[in-house]
Amino acid sequence: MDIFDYDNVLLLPRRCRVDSRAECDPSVEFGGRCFQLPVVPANMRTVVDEPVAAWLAANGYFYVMHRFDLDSVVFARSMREQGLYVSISSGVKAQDLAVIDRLAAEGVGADYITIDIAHGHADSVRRTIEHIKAKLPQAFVIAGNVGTPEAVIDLENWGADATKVGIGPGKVCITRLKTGFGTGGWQLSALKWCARVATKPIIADGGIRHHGDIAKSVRFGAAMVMIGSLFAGHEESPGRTVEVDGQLFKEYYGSASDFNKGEYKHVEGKRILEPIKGTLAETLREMREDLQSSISYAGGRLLSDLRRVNYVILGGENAGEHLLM
Ligand SMILES: NC(=O)C1=CN([C@@H]2O[C@H](COP(=O)(O)OP(=O)(O)OC[C@H]3O[C@@H](n4cnc5c(N)ncnc54)[C@H](OP(=O)(O)O)[C@@H]3O)[C@@H](O)[C@H]2O)C=CC1
Ligand SMILES: Nc1nc2c(ncn2[C@@H]2O[C@H](COP(=O)(O)O)[C@@H](O)[C@H]2O)c(=O)[nH]1
Repeated sequence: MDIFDYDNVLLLPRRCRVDSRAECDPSVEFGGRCFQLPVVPANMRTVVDEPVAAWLAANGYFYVMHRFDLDSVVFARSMREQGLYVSISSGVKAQDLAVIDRLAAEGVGADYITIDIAHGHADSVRRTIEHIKAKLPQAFVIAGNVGTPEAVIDLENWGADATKVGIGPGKVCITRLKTGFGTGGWQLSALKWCARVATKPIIADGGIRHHGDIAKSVRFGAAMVMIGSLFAGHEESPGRTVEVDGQLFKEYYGSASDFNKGEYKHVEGKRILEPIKGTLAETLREMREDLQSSISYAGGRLLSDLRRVNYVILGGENAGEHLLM
């Protein structure tokens, strides 16, 4: 198996089929809805809050609300009152299953539920999927996080409608240092490995450092790409603003950091400062333009055309050209 990551793969251009990049369409269907881009801000407390979620939903983007110190039922009801779809996160504990029960009993429901735990290849996730499917059968269930084909196969067989791949590639992740496990450093080839067996959509989660990494994720099998650090640090981002030597930053911390947990227990995340970088709308516009360019370099018009391109691995033992034949 080739081992590579975002920073040592490049996609190879194919003959252009458009006269303008405006003809390239980066939209994607996911879970029965069409979204403007195949990207979703990470369900982390310093990346998304209620106003950001509502703005994304109202403007045709996918969002996943986080699940920390939040009443997901109140959140879901408020989105419904605004005529917006509901996309929440769930853990696997008794209190998380009780939230599902309340969503069902109070008739609020949910359109997307992301089961989001550190080691998602677990019986607790199977039980949670089964619980959601029994109580809210219409909900589109995303389960993770995982990093192997065996896990993707199990989650799909347990009823997940999509799986989320990425253990430890995140910018504020310290899982590989603390545990010795994960896909950090080879996330893109882990995605490729998982996508080979997947029969349902995959969300590639973590490790995106440049807009071109979105196209690379799609090339290697992602239907959707979850991004934390590139979405943290915007004017609307919920992280606290911090001034250092006259420059403004926003804090970005891991969901498994002591900053998020409120205690130093099973810590697998850290806190960093992201320079403040304008509005979310500006970044999403630039992502759209860059993805339109990516599609044009792929010789295509649609996002799915990215899947057809060849690629090269730069440097190292796996270096070489990889042709689709
Ligand atoms: N993508 C990634 O690489 C990672 C992401 N995270 C994020 O951090 C947040 C908190 O995650 P998490 O602590 O799982 O969520 P929770 O605190 O909700 O814990 C979920 C449940 O899974 C158990 N659990 C957690 N890790 C393991 C493990 N390695 N083996 C067996 N059981 C486990 C916990 O029990 P107990 O605590 O008693 O073990 C708990 O019962 C989530 O948003 C998650 O996505 C965290 C780490 C890695
Ligand atoms: N190992 C950990 N991973 C975490 C933690 N909090 C979030 N995450 C994951 O990171 C991505 C975002 O990655 P980025 O490279 O785009 O910044 C996020 O979606 C989670 O999967 C954590 O505390 N530890």
